[in-house]
Amino acid sequence: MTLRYERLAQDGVARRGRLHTAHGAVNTPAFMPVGTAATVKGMWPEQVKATGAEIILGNTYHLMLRPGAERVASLGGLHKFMNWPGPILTDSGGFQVMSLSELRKIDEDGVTFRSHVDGSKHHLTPERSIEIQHLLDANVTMAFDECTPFPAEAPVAAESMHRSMRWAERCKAAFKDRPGYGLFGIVQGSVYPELRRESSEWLTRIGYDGYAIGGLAVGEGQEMMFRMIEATIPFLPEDRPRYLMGVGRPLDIVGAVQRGIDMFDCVMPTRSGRTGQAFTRRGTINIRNARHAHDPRPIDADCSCPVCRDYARGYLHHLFKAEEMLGPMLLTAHNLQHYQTLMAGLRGAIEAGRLDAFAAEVAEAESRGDI
Ligand SMILES: O=c1[nH]cnc2cc3nc(NCc4cccs4)[nH]c3cc12
Ligand SMILES: [Zn+2]
Repeated sequence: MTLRYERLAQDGVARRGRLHTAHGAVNTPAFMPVGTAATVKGMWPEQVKATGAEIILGNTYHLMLRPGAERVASLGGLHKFMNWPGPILTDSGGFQVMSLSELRKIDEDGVTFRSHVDGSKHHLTPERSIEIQHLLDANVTMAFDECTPFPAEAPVAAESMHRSMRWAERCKAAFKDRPGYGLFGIVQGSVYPELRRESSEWLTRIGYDGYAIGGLAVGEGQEMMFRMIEATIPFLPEDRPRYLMGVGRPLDIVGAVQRGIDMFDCVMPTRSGRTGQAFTRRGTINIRNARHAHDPRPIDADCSCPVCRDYARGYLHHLFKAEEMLGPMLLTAHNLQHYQTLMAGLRGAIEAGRLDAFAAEVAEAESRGDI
């Protein structure tokens, strides 16, 4: 175990903890802003840090295609390259190959695909994915897996999960252990509790620094997602962090924390911010809507971010209508702060033993609407 995780408080199955990496500590439950091509789009690193984010996510698929893992390594690794001195988690590339590239082929050895950037041919294997993440100098390396397409019949889901588990063993063998660096396994099994249990026990036997729950947030819906988390958590080690990949909206995160999840990543706050969607305690608004054109109020009166301090909805509306680049920049900064404020609230609620009350307050505020 080279990535120390300490549990500081517990409220039911929910945990408040801290993950110690070579580039600093991560307070959990934590939300990781997505920094796909070595940038959190539209944000200077200092601004990302100012939102409260302590760890960001980088995408292996994008960086291996452009500028290339060896190039990032020659320029000092991802921390130096993008001027983010804090912890970095990189995903392993498999999910993005399947969702972004053309002409891809999966076999026991790995995936063959053509780049969506220039059509060049690539072959990604568990071993190469681990090597790329090492070249990037990721503090948390993700195992190379196959996110089982949804929906899938049980036999298909079992075959897919078994392949991911064989790949997980190859990743563990290829990973170079270093203090402050770690490897996370990824649980698969689609929407079948017995497959989720089999996958969790298989990964636990191999032993990882943390355990991600994959194969979810792929259209199964919130209720099924929560059921699969409940079917998985009991079979994962309690002394290691759990990471729910690709999640999610605020209420998804709250419910997942209540069920024992410690880490999250999602493009929602950044991608939707660029389209004009702003998160508030009372749900989301689209700033492009004409009703905001003359509104002098901030996005969210309860938000402490620089955007809500200094800018009116009417100004943000104008920026988006005029397609000014400052619009997406300001909304991204606000949305990331909104998510970090939620995470700080969850950590505090667990420490105070009032997580269920906090969850009810978040849900009630969101349902109130009228924003
Ligand atoms: O099993 C997985 N393995 C490795 N990466 C993932 C990323 C994931 N992201 C989502 N949902 C968020 C989405 C992002 C884009 C399309 S869906 N679900 C995910 C599942 C996996
Ligand atoms: Zn704000």
